[in-house]
Amino acid sequence: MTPFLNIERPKPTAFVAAGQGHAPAAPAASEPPDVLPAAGTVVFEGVGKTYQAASGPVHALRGIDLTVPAGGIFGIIGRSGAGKSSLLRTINRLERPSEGRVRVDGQDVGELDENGLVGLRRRIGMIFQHFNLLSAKTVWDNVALPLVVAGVPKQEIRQRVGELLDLVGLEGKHSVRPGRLSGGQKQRVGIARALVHRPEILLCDEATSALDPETTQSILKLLRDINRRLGLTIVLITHEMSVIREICDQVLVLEGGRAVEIGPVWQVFGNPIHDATRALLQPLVHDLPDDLRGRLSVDPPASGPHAQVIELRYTGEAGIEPDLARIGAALGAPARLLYGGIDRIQGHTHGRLVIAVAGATASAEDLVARGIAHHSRVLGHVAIDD
Ligand SMILES: Nc1ncnc2c1ncn2[C@@H]1O[C@H](COP(=O)(O)OP(=O)(O)OP(=O)(O)O)[C@@H](O)[C@H]1O
Repeated sequence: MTPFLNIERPKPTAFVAAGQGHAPAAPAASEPPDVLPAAGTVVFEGVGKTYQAASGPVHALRGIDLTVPAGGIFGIIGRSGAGKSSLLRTINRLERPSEGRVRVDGQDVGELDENGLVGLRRRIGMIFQHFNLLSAKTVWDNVALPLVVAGVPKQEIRQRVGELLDLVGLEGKHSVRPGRLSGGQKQRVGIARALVHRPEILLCDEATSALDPETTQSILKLLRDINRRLGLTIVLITHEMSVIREICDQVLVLEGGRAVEIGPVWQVFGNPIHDATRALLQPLVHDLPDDLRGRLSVDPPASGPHAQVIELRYTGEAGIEPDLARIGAALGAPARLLYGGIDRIQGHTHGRLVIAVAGATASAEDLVARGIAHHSRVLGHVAIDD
């Protein structure tokens, strides 16, 4: 028997009508793309979602047009109520869009009949914040259950479940019930269960929000590992910016049901354009320390030695990185680092430096003009000792 983890995932069944084997599908209401996308590709086409609540219609999603590329880790962030869950749940049709369509590997999931939907949900695993495990069943039985329901032969179930429990690091916990597991171990069971049908997509709904920081790290590492080893697409929603920073390739920012910003994580985090993105990232930005702020004056002191305090920002674009020697040389005076924070995401350096320079012969703007920083501004002046 082919080992579960090495097996090639089935080719996407796009355009094959449910219940008709490999027979061509009936003409679709909308034309599918000419070229089959890679397995694990999700395309949102003008997706809108309106809920009919007691208080009136709630427009949860509006005009979402974007592609989740196959094989990457795609994060969705946004304030509470921005529409993250609604969008995620349209992928496996737990929610149906009110407008537009969602295509998985080219196939409009809205057109699937019941059998087609069962097939789709086997190709799309899902994990949840609160794990959703059956408390009366053992770890092994929780993971095996979807295979039993699908009528998979016993021998194959034994092999797949064993391999998956090894993969998620639960070798010694086969006969334990969820009540005796830690949160991280429960999520590992959830991950193993989500992978039993060899999905091409894994949806993660706040998968680490109930976990402590150390366990979160271990689950994120496992997700990254699974993404690389199995090549599946991961789509996750989270309110933790650190999760996005840690494992995502691309990030989408939702605000009021609209996609307001999307791009590689380094780009969106390094140079957030939309106010909603800036607000979400604000907790990662540290204000000037009080003592430094207290010493700053708008104008240079009337007498005595003083230094200009300059803030330099780096967005990660074009390989520009903080270089104190170049900064000092360009300003014509040594720069003293007062404060700052530099991060590196996906090989791009972003962050800010706050420096003090006495007797500069060039202006802060010159540093930008010379490609030494992406943005600069004078924060004020401080008196210094001789
Ligand atoms: N079944 C429903 N009926 C009515 N309104 C709903 C329903 N589900 C979601 N909503 C509303 O749709 C909007 C988007 O909700 P959604 O859960 O998608 O947002 P979210 O970004 O995931 O929020 P959170 O981070 O708080 O989970 C919210 O205003 C929410 O109250």
